[in-house]
Amino acid sequence: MLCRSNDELELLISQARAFAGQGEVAQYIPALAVAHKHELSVALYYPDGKGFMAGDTEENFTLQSISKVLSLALALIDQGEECVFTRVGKEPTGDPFNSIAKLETNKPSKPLNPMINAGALAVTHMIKGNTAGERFERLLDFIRCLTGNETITYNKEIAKSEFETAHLNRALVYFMKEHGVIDEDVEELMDLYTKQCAIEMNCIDLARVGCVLAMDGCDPDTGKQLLPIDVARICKTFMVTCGMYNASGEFAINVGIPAKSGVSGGIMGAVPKKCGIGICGPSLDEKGNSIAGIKLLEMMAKRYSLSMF
Ligand SMILES: NC(=O)CC[C@H](N)C(=O)O
Repeated sequence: MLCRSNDELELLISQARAFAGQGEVAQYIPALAVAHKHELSVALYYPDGKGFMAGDTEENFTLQSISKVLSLALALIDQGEECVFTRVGKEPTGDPFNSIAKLETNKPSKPLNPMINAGALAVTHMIKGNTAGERFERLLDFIRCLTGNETITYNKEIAKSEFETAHLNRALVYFMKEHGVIDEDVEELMDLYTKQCAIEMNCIDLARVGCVLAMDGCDPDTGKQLLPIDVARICKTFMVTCGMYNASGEFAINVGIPAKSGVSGGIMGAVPKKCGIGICGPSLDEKGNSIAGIKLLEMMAKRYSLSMF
């Protein structure tokens, strides 16, 4: 049985919202620290183009790490699978998303997967364009196409706030530049990456992107193939193995949906052949995942039998 009622979702939201108090909003990007802890929104998008939603659905939030799935899709389209995986690996790390540890121990030195910060920076490096500005516009256009929303843009204040404080990400880029994974100007790549992370949308837009992935790259409204099937497959596989950072194993057991989270509290779910899910709840657990968002997904997975396993 699938959910076809806003009221049912509203009920689940009210139960999940209670868990928000147990977490904290992200502090390390100053502009994210002002988010409201108890906000929670959810949307479902079905392959027949219908959507359902509940909670604070009007609120926009930045994609943060969720953008890593979309930059990966574009880099795969731009460069092809073989080329992309010469610079980034396919294995989960078991470490926090911003860890530098395995960059040094992995030989040859390349980030272990595209869902950790180091891997995502290497992926963004591979997006094609003559200038950093052109590469960002291409990514934005691609995301507008996946959401079906021409007004999607990025939050300048949040991008600037991260750009000014991203010391650890800069360290990752310098390390990778030293080892030949990246060969562009560090500040240019940081500018592009922080803008990418600050791309904003609401939970309905996000659910629609999840639905495109769930439907193997097919647009739920027009039937048009927006992504090659293999690209959608690779993205969903990484969402299962590394999408919830170093909590991906537990999440696969408790929820069983390909999903990607971000430190803004967003989570995108892609339930194969069934629906896309967009969630935002800024209160995070210690691994950086939305605490109420995960509870909500656990409840939904049980109630609607969404686990793919
Ligand atoms: N986990 C995340 O959402 C991290 C994204 C954030 N912009 C960073 O690079 O630190």
